[in-house]
Amino acid sequence: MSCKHEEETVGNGKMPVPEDVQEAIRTLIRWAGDDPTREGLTDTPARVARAWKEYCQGYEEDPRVHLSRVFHEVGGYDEIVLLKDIPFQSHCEHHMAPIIGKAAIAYLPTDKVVGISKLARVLHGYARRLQIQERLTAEVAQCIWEELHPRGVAVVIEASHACMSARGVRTQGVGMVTSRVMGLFRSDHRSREEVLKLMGY
Ligand SMILES: Nc1nc2c(ncn2[C@@H]2O[C@H](COP(=O)(O)OP(=O)(O)OP(=O)(O)O)[C@@H](O)[C@H]2O)c(=O)[nH]1
Ligand SMILES: [Zn+2]
Repeated sequence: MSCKHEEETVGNGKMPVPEDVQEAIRTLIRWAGDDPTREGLTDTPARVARAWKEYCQGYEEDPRVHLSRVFHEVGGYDEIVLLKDIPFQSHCEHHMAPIIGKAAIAYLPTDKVVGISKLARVLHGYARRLQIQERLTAEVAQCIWEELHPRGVAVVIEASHACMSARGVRTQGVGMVTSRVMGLFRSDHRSREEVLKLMGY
């Protein structure tokens, strides 16, 4: 016979959580003012720990691998490839609070393109870490630049930070916009304007 508690913690295929990690979360619950031994909270440390493993799954991967499969048969296509309104979630490294937003990722191919889903995979690979938005933006752009050797890369991220809305200054509805443009999108004004216009900026 198994009780709810056992189902949540052992033998059900869920990732085991080391005791010291659970204890750290119990300490935080105590410090927040609650009792980690009360019934509703007994499984919470393991759940929170697993949730954080999931939020931070990016540490388990090298996002560059997503760009290793390229297509050379592009029929002479050498114009902008843009993926926009890609929703993502991250966590800020200052408060470990959610960063929720969308990204637009564009590149100007040379002789090869990647499957479009791969650009979103690269974004998530860097987003699922403790981040600041500026670094996230730069890392996504740099990854595409180094792996695809395109003529240009542009990444624009617009996101809201729960550390600003749910705590601290408690200001809702603020969007932070960051961009990183490289290659032709940086050196050529018309290319830059074209890509930003396609992105809706
Ligand atoms: N530049 C940047 N700042 C961020 C990001 N995420 C959170 N922050 C800010 O990081 C700053 C940390 O400032 P601190 O003064 O050390 O922390 P704090 O006392 O909690 O600051 P408040 O949020 O103003 O209460 C805050 O201003 C946050 O708004 C991000 O992605 N980029
Ligand atoms: Zn924060």
